Amino acid sequence: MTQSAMAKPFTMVLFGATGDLAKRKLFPALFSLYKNKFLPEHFRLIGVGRSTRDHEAFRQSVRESIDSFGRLKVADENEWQQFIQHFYYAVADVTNPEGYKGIKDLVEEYENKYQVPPNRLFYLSLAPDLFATVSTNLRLSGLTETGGWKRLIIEKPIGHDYDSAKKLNEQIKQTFTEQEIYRIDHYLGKEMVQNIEVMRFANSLFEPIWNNHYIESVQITASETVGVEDRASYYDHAGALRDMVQNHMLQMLMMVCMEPPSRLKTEAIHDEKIKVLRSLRRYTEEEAGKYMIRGQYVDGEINGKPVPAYRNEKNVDPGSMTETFVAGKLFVDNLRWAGVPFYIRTGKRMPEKMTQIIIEFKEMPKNLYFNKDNNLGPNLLVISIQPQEGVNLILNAKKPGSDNQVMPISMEFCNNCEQGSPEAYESLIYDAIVGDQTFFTHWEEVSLAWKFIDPIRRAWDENRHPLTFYRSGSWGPQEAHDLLAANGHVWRPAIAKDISRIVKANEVVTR
Ligand SMILES: NC(=O)C1=CN([C@@H]2O[C@H](COP(=O)(O)OP(=O)(O)OC[C@H]3O[C@@H](n4cnc5c(N)ncnc54)[C@H](OP(=O)(O)O)[C@@H]3O)[C@@H](O)[C@H]2O)C=CC1
Ligand SMILES: O=C1O[C@H](COP(=O)(O)O)[C@@H](O)[C@H](O)[C@H]1O
Repeated sequence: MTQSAMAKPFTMVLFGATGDLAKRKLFPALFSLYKNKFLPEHFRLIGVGRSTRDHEAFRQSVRESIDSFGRLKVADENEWQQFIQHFYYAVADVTNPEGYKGIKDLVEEYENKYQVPPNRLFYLSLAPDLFATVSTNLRLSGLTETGGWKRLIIEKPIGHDYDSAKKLNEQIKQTFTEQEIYRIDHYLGKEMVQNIEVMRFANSLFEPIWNNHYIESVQITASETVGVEDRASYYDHAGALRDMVQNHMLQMLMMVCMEPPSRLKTEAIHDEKIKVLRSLRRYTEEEAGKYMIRGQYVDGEINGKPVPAYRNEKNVDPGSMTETFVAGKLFVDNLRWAGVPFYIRTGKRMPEKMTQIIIEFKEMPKNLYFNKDNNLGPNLLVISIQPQEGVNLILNAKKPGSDNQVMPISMEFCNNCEQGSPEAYESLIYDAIVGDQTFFTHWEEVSLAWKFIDPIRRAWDENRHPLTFYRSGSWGPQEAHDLLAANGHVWRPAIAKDISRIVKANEVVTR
């Protein structure tokens, strides 16, 4: 995110402006962008919802959201007034074409008043089953007939399988072109996910060894301590496979595996990411049982507090077979990656909130040197996405004062220790305003991801492979450990506090 691509005047129509995402993420992100001077002098935001409120009440709700959730708080009343004067509200039911008239009036009033170009950004922070209706109604209302640019931001999930995603895409494409559709995967807005590309392609140290000659395995973990919270109506139908793997986990995999793009341009980067998904080995329903593990949390403790089993959570079917945990062993069958297992795992109610990618390098021939105490560990490159952001390189070094005894050391870079980094939504909203699609998901990524997911989903829906259970506060079911043990590997625990946790195999195995 750089101010060099300075934003031009625009109008954002935010559908779902009274909802949870707007409150927790979007308004705080817009305020941070404003404070850091990433927004142009002229812009208007028109919030849309069914709830009745006037402009003032809407502005007050924006203030409350920033006070509660903002990374940057309101410190100066004058600055606040300057910011909030750009915000307006329209009551509309998006399923009713009549409702768009009021929105159009507010958009045109602003464009005429300031004689600004009709650049229009439509953000659908709505339930996905409304996406097609809204994009059609935007066209019918004339809002998308503009002499400036028009762009559409949509949130995940994009469909619930390949067929539904394709149908939705075809409906949206009647109004917006691929270059105008910004599909958000908020993991792509995270600083350290974006940093993977820089780390790989700006360091001569890594690129020559970034392949199956030197890399033993890759692990990608996204663990959460929270349970299903109040989202059961969505989650109990989606499950972790659709909720996290189809999008965020595969996006991180693509960033690790892609070939260097021919240019640092959106299209070239998307091309390389798409090629990764084309090479991703697709499992049959039968093979899903060997390579993919699904789990569901039972009761346990998180941070010393008892928490209920998934099946006892509010609005969850007491006999639910929905997975809250997925682990998988994936393979990218191309020349660079053939034979390297990519282990992924994601789950709710795990001991730590943590997203991390660990590249494990092949070991030296062990018996030759420095292995007297059998404590020579592998070199690891640990990319910490969150909550700590940074990179650790784990090496072996001589224990001071010893006779060639080896100890692990960590070289560390912390990205967010000295100052906080921008929230994912700040980067992504800004990119959409300046028309940079690089960190948004291309349709082909969505479609190939579903083609990988669909057979696994079918196998699980038909209960062809067992649902395993894990205690809340644990690192998932035993089967997820067995998946790696079959190749002589172990899940490497979180870096951070104590480096010895990474290298002591006996501790690792128990996690
Ligand atoms: N919340 C989150 O953390 C995340 C959300 N998302 C995605 O973001 C999107 C929004 O989620 P979220 O904010 O949580 O949802 P909420 O249920 O909190 O909000 C839904 C919003 O949609 C509006 N709405 C619903 N139906 C209509 C209608 N017929 N006409 C006009 N407005 C309508 C509601 O307005 P009103 O109440 O006034 O009727 C409300 O503003 C979804 O696609 C979700 O999957 C993605 C990642 C994280
Ligand atoms: O998209 C989603 O992501 C969140 C986790 O996001 P993070 O940025 O907090 O790691 C997850 O809780 C949610 O179920 C899922 O829909």
